[in-house]
Amino acid sequence: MQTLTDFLSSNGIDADLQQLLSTLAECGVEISELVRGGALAGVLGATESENVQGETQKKLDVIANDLIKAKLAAQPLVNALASEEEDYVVACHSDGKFLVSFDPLDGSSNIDINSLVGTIFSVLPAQNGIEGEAAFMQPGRNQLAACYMLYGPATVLALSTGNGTIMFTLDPRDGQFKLVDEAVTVPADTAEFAINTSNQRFWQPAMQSYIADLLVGKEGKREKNFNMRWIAAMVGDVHRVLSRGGIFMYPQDSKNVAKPFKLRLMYEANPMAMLVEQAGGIASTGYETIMDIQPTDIHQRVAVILGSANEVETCLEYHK
Ligand SMILES: O=P(O)(O)OC[C@H]1O[C@](O)(COP(=O)(O)O)[C@@H](O)[C@@H]1O
Ligand SMILES: [Mg+2]
Ligand SMILES: [Mg+2]
Repeated sequence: MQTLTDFLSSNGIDADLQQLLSTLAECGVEISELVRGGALAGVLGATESENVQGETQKKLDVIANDLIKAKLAAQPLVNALASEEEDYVVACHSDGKFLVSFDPLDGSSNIDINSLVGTIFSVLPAQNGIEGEAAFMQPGRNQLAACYMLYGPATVLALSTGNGTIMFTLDPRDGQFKLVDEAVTVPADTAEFAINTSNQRFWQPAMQSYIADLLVGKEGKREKNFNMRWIAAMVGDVHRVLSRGGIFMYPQDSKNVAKPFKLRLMYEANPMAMLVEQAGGIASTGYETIMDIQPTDIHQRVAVILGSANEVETCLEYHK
């Protein structure tokens, strides 16, 4: 079976990007081991601190962040990094050619219940003469690579370098990621949706009507029944969408007027949008294609509607 390293070297990917992606994969292997250890590895529970977004940091959020930060800082190709758990951009090597944004641990509320969590990476090109946060202010369209590792019953790595979406599984026998799908395809149609319905009363009218029509099923204008899933880890929900199709939504809500959106553009929405688009799906906010958004802040949040092309298009109709 082809390893990640073999795949990267035989598919015309820039040699430096290959090296960076191998470093990201190494991070995934190490975090995967910590996740597997659970309480025995001392990684469960919360810390005393909050991140810049006012969220209590779990121990594993901090451990995963420190591990990735150390590995990336030691990689001369990395110019700077931005993380969910870092208030500011961290400068690394001024002549490095890559900017890396990451969510060290996605699905933090799942850690202590032994449910799905993952790590998400987005790689942008460094910009000559532009430093700090300003360098990261590029639309997702500029991403050189997007990748996540999902720590589930198997550890899985999904990757796109702009030429389709590819899936690997970690082989526990030799610690290598092995190719399992070289052309991930999201079916255009689906009968499965994912949204946190506890926020229903806070959604905007467009999302209210769209979900109401899904719930009426066969008896309503959609004339078919829909199933629902919610993993509470975007990485798990997107993995399901890449595996069998579906529509995943985290729309705008008015629960907390100071925070109308939940998911972060730079290290959640953009990389997932690239992986989904490269597999034939669509990723939008409802009003704008995610990867076309011009960022203004590394921790900026956006609405996310992604997945099976025809179903996302149907949902977007409600937003017109
Ligand atoms: O708490 P909710 O509303 O179920 O939200 C779940 C969403 O929040 C997130 O967990 C946010 O990510 P973090 O765990 O990295 O903060 C997403 O992965 C997930 O889709
Ligand atoms: Mg996250
Ligand atoms: Mg996180």
